[in-house]
Amino acid sequence: MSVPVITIDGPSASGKGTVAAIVAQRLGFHYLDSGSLYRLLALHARKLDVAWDAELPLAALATTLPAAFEQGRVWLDGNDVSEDIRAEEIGIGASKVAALPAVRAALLQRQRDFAVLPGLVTDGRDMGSVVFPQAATKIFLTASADERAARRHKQLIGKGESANLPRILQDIIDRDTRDAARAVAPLRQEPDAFLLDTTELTIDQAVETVLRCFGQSQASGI
Ligand SMILES: Nc1ncnc2c1ncn2[C@@H]1O[C@H](COP(=O)(O)OP(=O)(O)OP(=O)(O)O)[C@@H](O)[C@H]1O
Ligand SMILES: Nc1ccn([C@H]2C[C@H](O)[C@@H](COP(=O)(O)O)O2)c(=O)n1
Repeated sequence: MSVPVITIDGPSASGKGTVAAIVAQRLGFHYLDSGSLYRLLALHARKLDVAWDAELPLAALATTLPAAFEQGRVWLDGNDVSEDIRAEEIGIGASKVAALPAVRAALLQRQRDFAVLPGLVTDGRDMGSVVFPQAATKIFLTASADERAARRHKQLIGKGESANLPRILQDIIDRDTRDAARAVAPLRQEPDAFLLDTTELTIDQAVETVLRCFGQSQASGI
């Protein structure tokens, strides 16, 4: 029996993770935040003093990455690193290691292994294009850069962290540029992905749209 997969790709801070997690919960599906794997690798490399552009050593680390997703937390080598991987600097490192072909190849099967019944909702940059090209429903979720920066700013302030809006906007633009310009699995909307611009939408509206798209694909037997 084939496993239904919903992919939600898009630029940073667009709300992919938030929407994907709620959709997964609503459907009772598994959830994979693929960006967390690249973040874990960047953090792991930092701890081991491996540079973020050292392709082969990074690929070797990726192959044996001691990561686990349990109890709603993210673990590296037995340590809860759920907050550590969210640091803006680690996001930049993740974007750098993710541009290396050998690293992406090393993480490919690990991501595919998350597709088990009753289904999977996953978010990232290449989930619909490379990791799950046969997905039942593909969404390209985006929002204007200004809106994304404002959301990230609000999120950081909400966590009690200091945040500088112009700097956040610049980081977002830089990261999107790097993710879209790379040679392997670049960030882009695939022809068969539904464009969901959430600039003017609430989280609930975005969730309902994804669920509607999935319902339609199931009804049409895709
Ligand atoms: N439609 C929306 N309206 C308002 N805020 C939103 C909306 N969608 C998401 N948010 C908020 O924007 C912030 C960023 O969302 P989220 O972390 O899900 O983005 P992301 O695309 O997964 O980011 P990244 O790629 O950097 O991991 C969160 O605080 C989330 O609650
Ligand atoms: N499928 C993916 C997921 C993530 N990345 C890279 C690019 C991002 O800048 C970085 C962090 O991802 P985030 O947690 O912000 O979604 O990881 C990728 O290349 N492919």
